[in-house]
Amino acid sequence: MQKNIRNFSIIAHIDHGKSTLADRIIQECGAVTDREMSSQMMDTMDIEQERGITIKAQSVRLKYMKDGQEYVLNLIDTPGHVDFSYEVSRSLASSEGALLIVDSTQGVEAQTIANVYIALDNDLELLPVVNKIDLPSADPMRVLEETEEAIGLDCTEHNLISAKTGLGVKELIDSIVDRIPAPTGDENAPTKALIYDSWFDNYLGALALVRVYDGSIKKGQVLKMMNTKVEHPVLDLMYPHPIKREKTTEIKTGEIGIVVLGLKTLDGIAVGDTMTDAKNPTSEIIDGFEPAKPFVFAGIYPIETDKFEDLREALIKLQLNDSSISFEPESSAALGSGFRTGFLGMLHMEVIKERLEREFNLDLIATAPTVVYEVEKTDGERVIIQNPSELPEPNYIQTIFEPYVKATILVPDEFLGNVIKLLNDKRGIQNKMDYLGKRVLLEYDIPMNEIVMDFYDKLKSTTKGYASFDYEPVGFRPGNLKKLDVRVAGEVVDALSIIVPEEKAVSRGREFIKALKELIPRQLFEVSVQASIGNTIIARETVKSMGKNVTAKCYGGDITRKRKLLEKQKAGKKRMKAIGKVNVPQEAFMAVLKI
Ligand SMILES: Nc1nc2c(ncn2[C@@H]2O[C@H](COP(=O)(O)OP(=O)(O)OP(=O)(O)O)[C@@H](O)[C@H]2O)c(=O)[nH]1
Repeated sequence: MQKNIRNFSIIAHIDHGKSTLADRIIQECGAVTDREMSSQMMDTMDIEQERGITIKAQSVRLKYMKDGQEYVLNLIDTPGHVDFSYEVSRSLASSEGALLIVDSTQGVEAQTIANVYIALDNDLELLPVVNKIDLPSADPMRVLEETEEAIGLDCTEHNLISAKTGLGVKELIDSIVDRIPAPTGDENAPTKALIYDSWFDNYLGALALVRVYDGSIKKGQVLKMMNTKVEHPVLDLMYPHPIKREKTTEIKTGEIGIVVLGLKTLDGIAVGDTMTDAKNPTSEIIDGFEPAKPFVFAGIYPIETDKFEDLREALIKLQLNDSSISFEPESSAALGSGFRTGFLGMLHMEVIKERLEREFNLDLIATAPTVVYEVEKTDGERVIIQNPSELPEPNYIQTIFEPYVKATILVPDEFLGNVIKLLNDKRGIQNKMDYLGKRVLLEYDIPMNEIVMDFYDKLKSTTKGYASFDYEPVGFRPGNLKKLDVRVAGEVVDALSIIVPEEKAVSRGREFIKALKELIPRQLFEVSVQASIGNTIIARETVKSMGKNVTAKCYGGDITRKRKLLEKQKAGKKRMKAIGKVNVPQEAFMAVLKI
């Protein structure tokens, strides 16, 4: 029954315990036996488990008895990392309420605040939950006060829990039933459902995870996707579950479920689209979401040039599961044929590169990531630049526009000076500075390019790890920018070009060249490494020659030793790309991130 359904998400700053709590709630509802309960069940992807992060939002349908009535609880897990905030908004749009988890030993963090904004935009009922109260350093009352102050949320009614020991979790589920509203919606109206996730299953084909707002979806019914206009009969219906999905014949108003359409690609089922009955369609399209836009672009190249087609196939397969990646072929004079690939952020890029290498057995070179620039040319034409080497010649450029983000940072006041210095260094513009007890909440506008570089690492190290950070894009602004080229042994290496602010060009060029000098291994001859803007050389270093052959060390004697040494050398070469006569290692292409 609709009045007994509760759809909710869990939102929190990274590591405050979302996944642990999700597992505990699933266990408390008896949806898995103890034996099935592997630790962290909601994090299913390999890389998620290894890195302890949640990437793809998962959902699970649970049953719960309270006061003699059966309730259906639909729990929608959300990712915790800033790169994936897009998935957070998708999850939240399908819920009526959210548990706002705050770690009782840490307090409110930047992402807690950012996620609360998204939840409030979606009119969600927020339940304040203070976690990790089993720890000796827990200070739940201070954390509740801070939550009230930072967010303006009334925390009189709250739950204190330990997701680890299970303390307070049953009471929390009771609060979910009591405080989160049941979904509204007309069960007699024409079918209206929102696709909030879709992915590709090797056996079942394209799957859509939907939230039904009006009417229902039945097996055999012919559905129509209102934006893509694709029509298809429903082959099967299932309720989501991390290990055993349950089949059903109908997904009713207010429920969530998985629709099996048997389509061979995901093209027709776009996330954010409205599903309706093909014969008796609804008149309104649900306000969908903006499609996930890649913000960071990098060139990805196979080390062995004959692996280009394999890389293309691998990217096509990954895209089936992650529609936020984009790619198109590009060629680089230095690296050969590869793909310009778009990602949501740096972590996303690392994860995808790792999956390509691991799941598809490819050896890849990735160029330094860059943001997208918009260039207004002198003839008035506007072009989008995803690769610095594509920047038009200076005399054709009227203005370069670069993307900015609104950054939210929370930092203990003792580190405030360091953080402000870092933000100024990164061309940040202050919008807001508020004291929150002994901590300071900062809001800055910063060019996104500065964030893509190692901003997060620098922020962490300058605050001993105490600062937290979140960001959202706020559009393009004009910048005084120049293209900086790198020449190795006299040749411009297109894959190493970067776009830099003019006032920092010389200092960054010098640092970049210094870093490259350390990374390019000695060759049999001397190699010059230079940075230039246009035709002006602004920095120069020399990689000295190696002088002698490595095998010379073997005194001509032991042949097995000699072979071993050569093999070792070969393995070392794996991650190198020959540019002209010079072997350049993967690290060199990332060196720019460290300057
Ligand atoms: N002592 C204690 N540790 C907890 C509790 N809840 C979670 N943890 C630990 O805190 C760490 C982070 O927990 P996760 O559940 O992975 O955090 P998360 O918020 O899901 O992190 P992401 O999925 O990466 O966003 C893990 O080491 C958990 O074991 C708790 O109640 N008490």
